[in-house]
Amino acid sequence: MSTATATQTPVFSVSGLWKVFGPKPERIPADPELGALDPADLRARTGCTAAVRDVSFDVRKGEVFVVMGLSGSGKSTLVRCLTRLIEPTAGTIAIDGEDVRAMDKARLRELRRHRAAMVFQHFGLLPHRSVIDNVAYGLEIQGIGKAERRERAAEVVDKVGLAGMEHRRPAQLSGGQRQRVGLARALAVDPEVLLFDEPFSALDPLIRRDMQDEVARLHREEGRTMVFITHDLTEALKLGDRIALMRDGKVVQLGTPEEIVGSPADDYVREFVRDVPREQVMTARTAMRPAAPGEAAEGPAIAPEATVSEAIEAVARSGEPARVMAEGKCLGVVDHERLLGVVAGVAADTPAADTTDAVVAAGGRTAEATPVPQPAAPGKHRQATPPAPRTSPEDV
Ligand SMILES: Nc1ncnc2c1ncn2[C@@H]1O[C@H](COP(=O)(O)OP(=O)(O)OP(=O)(O)O)[C@@H](O)[C@H]1O
Repeated sequence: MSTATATQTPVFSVSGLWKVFGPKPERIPADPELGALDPADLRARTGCTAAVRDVSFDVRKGEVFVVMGLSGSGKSTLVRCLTRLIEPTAGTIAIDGEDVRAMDKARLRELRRHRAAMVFQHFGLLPHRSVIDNVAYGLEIQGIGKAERRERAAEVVDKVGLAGMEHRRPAQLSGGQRQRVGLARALAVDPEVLLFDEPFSALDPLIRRDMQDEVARLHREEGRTMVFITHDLTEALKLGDRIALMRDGKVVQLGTPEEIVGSPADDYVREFVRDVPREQVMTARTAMRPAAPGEAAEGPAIAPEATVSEAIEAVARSGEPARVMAEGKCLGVVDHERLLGVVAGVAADTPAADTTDAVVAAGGRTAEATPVPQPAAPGKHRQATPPAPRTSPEDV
């Protein structure tokens, strides 16, 4: 997903957020000993479930921020806390610097209606209304006149690919089309942030892919900030500029898809991403090594954001290392050893001249391999040891 529109400016700022369900929930975040208990012990000792445990992050303007994790890891609770659809137990939440926990009812309503609209898994459409009236509904609540809301609704109906279906009822639509109506309804109010709660999990795989492409396209075209909940890793990697991976209420890693796949923070994350085709996520910027004398002047040129898969194609076609170019400058080169190393999960950080020897000497694997040097990325976690190779060299 393109980060071209993302900035460092936070829209949401979350710090030390807790949501505990059960009796006297405030005592859990207030007591470090209780707060440190694992979920089973906490339940046994207190009868409480900590659905969100001491979570801190920013959602940056223009990014797609994905909250991913298995069922029960706390994704929905976390995202519902952002607009206080669920009341947090402790911590701070701000939107554009404004304290969400201090908002009164009217301000909260305005937050949910205008600033952070939610697209739900069960679309919540009004069955007796046409597509266009369902889409216009949010505008109606805002008190916008009929002519204007019809006009704005028609624009977004068109934008989500439903032109020609304006007058159908929800029952006359497929699941994917209904989800588009739900999306159009959220878009119609032109919110600063769109919050998606597993919007596509009920759709069949092909329609789901269509809808993912739709969201990616909308994001590309509009650069709207999005928070997207999913339990599907492929969806997270496809859509996310950054991903917060949750387990038992905690964020175990927050990073770009490439950081999560290339530098898993712990064994849990490593296991989670084990089967990801690394060549489709990792980029030339990560795979490159410094150019040896003379290399910067020749060979095919690729962008730093090119995937390793694309780089492999360039190297295979030309038979020589590819130059990683940005603004006319050669940042480094990728050769077949580097690229194979990424695919195998054994990328080395040895300097240009030693790289080939190191990889070849180890039969395609560098036993003491460490991650390749990368430009500093905010919030990046480095792995202590590299992930186990996904395939043997013979398989590659
Ligand atoms: N109202 C509630 N009362 C008690 N426990 C709750 C409540 N809502 C959620 N939980 C618990 O909080 C934890 C996190 O739930 P949550 O729904 O946020 O997870 P999730 O990651 O969104 O799961 P899913 O993918 O299945 O929707 C779970 O253990 C759940 O059982």
